[in-house]
Amino acid sequence: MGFYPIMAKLQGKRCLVVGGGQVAERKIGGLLVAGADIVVVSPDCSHAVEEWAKEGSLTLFRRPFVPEDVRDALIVVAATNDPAVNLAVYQACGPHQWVNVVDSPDLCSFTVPSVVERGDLQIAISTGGHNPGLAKKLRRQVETYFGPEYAEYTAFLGAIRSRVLALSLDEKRKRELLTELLDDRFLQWTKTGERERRNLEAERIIEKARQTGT
Ligand SMILES: C[C@@]1(CC(=O)O)C2=NC(=C\c3[nH]c(c(CCC(=O)O)c3CC(=O)O)Cc3[nH]c(c(CC(=O)O)c3CCC(=O)O)/C=C3\N/C(=C\2)[C@@H](CCC(=O)O)[C@]3(C)CC(=O)O)/[C@H]1CCC(=O)O
Ligand SMILES: NC(=O)c1ccc[n+]([C@@H]2O[C@H](COP(=O)([O-])OP(=O)(O)OC[C@H]3O[C@@H](n4cnc5c(N)ncnc54)[C@H](O)[C@@H]3O)[C@@H](O)[C@H]2O)c1
Repeated sequence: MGFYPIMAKLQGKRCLVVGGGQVAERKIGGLLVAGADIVVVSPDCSHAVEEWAKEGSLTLFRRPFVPEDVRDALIVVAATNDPAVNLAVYQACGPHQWVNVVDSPDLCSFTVPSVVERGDLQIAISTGGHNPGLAKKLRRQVETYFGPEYAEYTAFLGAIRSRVLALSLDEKRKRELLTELLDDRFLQWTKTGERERRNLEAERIIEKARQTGT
């Protein structure tokens, strides 16, 4: 059976991570990007987890897991190095909680993909659990193709798209404009730092369409 890929809004949503080692740290990293309300339960934890707790980015309980910990959590990640504890975390969850058990793909109601992050542009890669190492390798390859400029480029295209959608033009013409604005020269100008040139050209295209009404 395949997976259904979604981009979940987790801002302010309670997410419990059991365990504070290297794997937990990686899962927490993604939850932090999403602005989740993170609670970590673990007797020991990595330096990064410790720092996040200190700066108030998450709540850390330095003790072993107890089943009551899952209460109120929308998402639960079982990331300890003890399979029996991970199983106990899974068993404590109700049917409406989303559970990730890092050593048991069969118990996961969701898995975590490898993610290329370029600002609001996220490219997620899953192998359906077949080989996470492949997901990581592909992420690195994709990262070389989609460089850091894609963060600004995505933000630019977002702002431009809002402008186009607000124009009093028919839908077909708006689609044509959006396609025109996806031309590679706007990406190139972002890459080379020629922002003014890029913005002026986008303005010219939008203004022309606005004035002619077509
Ligand atoms: C993508 C990534 C996201 C993340 O974790 O953030 C992720 N694993 C990553 C790396 C990685 N994981 C492992 C290795 C060592 C090499 C190897 O074993 O292959 C490496 C490579 C490394 O660390 O270098 C070991 C491993 N992983 C799982 C098991 C259990 C099993 O398969 O039975 C075991 C054996 C554990 C053991 O030994 O007991 C299970 C899962 N790992 C997943 C995700 C989900 C499926 C994703 C997919 O569909 O591909 C799934 C099902 C559940 C989940 O964790 O959500 C992240 C790369 C991030 C990046 O860098 O881009
Ligand atoms: N899914 C993945 O991506 C992936 C990748 C590599 C390994 N793994 C699996 O993940 C497991 C964890 O790997 P790691 O490198 O993070 O291990 P680790 O040894 O760095 O960390 C284990 C953590 O579990 C915590 N822990 C132990 N008992 C606990 C308890 N009763 N309650 C709460 N916390 C408890 C420890 O305090 C520690 O912080 C591995 O054993 C392996 O099976 C999964």
